Amino acid sequence: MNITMENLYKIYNNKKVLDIGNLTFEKNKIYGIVGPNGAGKSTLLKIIASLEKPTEGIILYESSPISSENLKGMTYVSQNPYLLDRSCFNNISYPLQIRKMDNKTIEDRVLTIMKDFKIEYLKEQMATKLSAGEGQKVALARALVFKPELLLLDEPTANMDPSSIEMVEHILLNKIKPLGTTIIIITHNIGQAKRICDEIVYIEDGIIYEKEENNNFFRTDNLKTRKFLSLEYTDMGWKYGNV
Ligand SMILES: Nc1ncnc2c1ncn2[C@@H]1O[C@H](COP(=O)(O)OP(=O)(O)OP(=O)(O)O)[C@@H](O)[C@H]1O
Repeated sequence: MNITMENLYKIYNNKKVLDIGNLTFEKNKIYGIVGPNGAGKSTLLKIIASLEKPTEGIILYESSPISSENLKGMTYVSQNPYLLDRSCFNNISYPLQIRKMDNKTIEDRVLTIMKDFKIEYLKEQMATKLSAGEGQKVALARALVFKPELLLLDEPTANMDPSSIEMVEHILLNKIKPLGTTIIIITHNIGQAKRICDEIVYIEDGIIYEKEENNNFFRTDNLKTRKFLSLEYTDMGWKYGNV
């Protein structure tokens, strides 16, 4: 799903926390959103997810305003995902149940995605009794099981161990992106942005200072982005401070 935003801003308590002139996201790409705490990243994602309204401005999905059809094709996973007080199997099958798929298809798809995320052992466990990392995996599996056209992820691997992070990155790159999905991912893990994103957006004080193709992003001349990344230029070329 292609997304376009024009002259859009959001005010909270008399403060402009997001101010966008022009921003587009295209299908079949993974976008990273990076920037300091309080920069406006989650606000941007919530506006795209239609969970928050902009104070002013335009946001279009495939050139049209939000519709129930657009909403059906998108999914948003928050920093602290809300899971239903049911088994993990039930949580993950929920998006398929509300789309009225038949039981056999539901079971096949849920078991396949649980296998992808290596969480088959959680099938019967109550989703409200999980560790933080397990909860993120179940929430991601629930988001991916219906093959969304637009996938909005707010720090999806923040609580995961290194091999789980690698597994999730593999799933996004090799199983979800090839479906033509637009993936927008907020991350504080700059190495993750470098590994999986086609383009990276740098946001600070609600303003987008940079939206660049991955390699170019790490060769930026923008002083704010460079400071954030702790980029240094050495005789060997660019050195990534915290990548
Ligand atoms: N519902 C709200 N009411 C009032 N202010 C809000 C609300 N949500 C966010 N803000 C403010 O808007 C600004 C942007 O917040 P946002 O959550 O978008 O930042 P962020 O870049 O996602 O930060 P982090 O990296 O810490 O998650 C912050 O100053 C925050 O305090």
